[in-house]
Amino acid sequence: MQQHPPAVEVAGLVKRYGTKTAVDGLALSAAHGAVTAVLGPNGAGKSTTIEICEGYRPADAGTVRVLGLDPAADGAALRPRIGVMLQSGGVYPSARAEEMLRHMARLHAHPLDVGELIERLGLDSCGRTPYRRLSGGQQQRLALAMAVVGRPELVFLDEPTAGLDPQARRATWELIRELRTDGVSVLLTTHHMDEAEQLADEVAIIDAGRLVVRGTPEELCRGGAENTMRFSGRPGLDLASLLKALPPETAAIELTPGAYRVAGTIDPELLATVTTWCAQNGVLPEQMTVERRTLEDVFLELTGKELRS
Ligand SMILES: Nc1ncnc2c1ncn2[C@@H]1O[C@H](COP(=O)(O)OP(=O)(O)OP(=O)(O)O)[C@@H](O)[C@H]1O
Repeated sequence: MQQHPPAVEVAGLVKRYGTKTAVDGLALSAAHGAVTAVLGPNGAGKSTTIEICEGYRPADAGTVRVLGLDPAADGAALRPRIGVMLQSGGVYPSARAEEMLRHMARLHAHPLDVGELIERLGLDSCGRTPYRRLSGGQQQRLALAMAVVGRPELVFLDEPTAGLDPQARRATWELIRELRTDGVSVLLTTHHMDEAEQLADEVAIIDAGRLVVRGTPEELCRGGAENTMRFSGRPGLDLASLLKALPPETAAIELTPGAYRVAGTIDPELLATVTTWCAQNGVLPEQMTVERRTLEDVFLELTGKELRS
């Protein structure tokens, strides 16, 4: 199989606004043909990084390669190959939604079907509406449509579902998945953990302008930390005896009378040990659940901060 170079590769990226260092030596890469999600709290430097990759902002230091090109120097060569989701700026307020999209489609050799895209993103009712009269969610969906209509090789999506209702959010997810199936590389930013878990092949968590950790959602949720298992049974079980049967790093507590939590590496073997112990002690464990660590937990552990949900 042919190995493609990364769609985006950033190393040692620095961007300052006056005395504020927004991006502080960031390393980031987005694999070819994959969806990469950049997660981080407000002010982490996500938009700044994306805008530098798009060629809209100069960097103060570091190297940036987008489809092998330098966005600061090779903008003209790069622009037809990438899709960018613009937030309000860059559009004509009085132009009609469909007109804008058709215009954008004409600029590309092999655009997507405009009518179909409009329908998919639920924009059919507002195709003749001037941009400035669209609702926030409609503007957002139009911006997404504008980014993808030219069938770019790489799409940058800065918070593509911010402010969308659940239906529009799902339609957007669906579209992003299809882009990936078509071999398009996608670099998106999000505050939404579920969005990253649903869509991303790889997640890069950034905070204060630096990379905190990267990996597949699966790797990050599994890595190092503990899972939790809960069950309920009769109150006052002898947990000391349960713990004797379990691996040394495991913890077990009775949260409220009859509600138990076991924390540690919850694997099938541990589950079997707990149920065997229950059987030996005449306990029928009810509502037994195993909870996986979420990206939210990973983020909190690594940065001590909560992401805005
Ligand atoms: N044009 C600017 N002038 C001055 N400071 C800026 C400018 N743009 C961004 N900043 C600051 O740089 C830091 C990073 O901002 P950036 O918008 O890149 O973060 P972000 O991760 O995208 O945040 P959010 O999730 O809130 O959009 C923030 O502290 C922000 O206030």
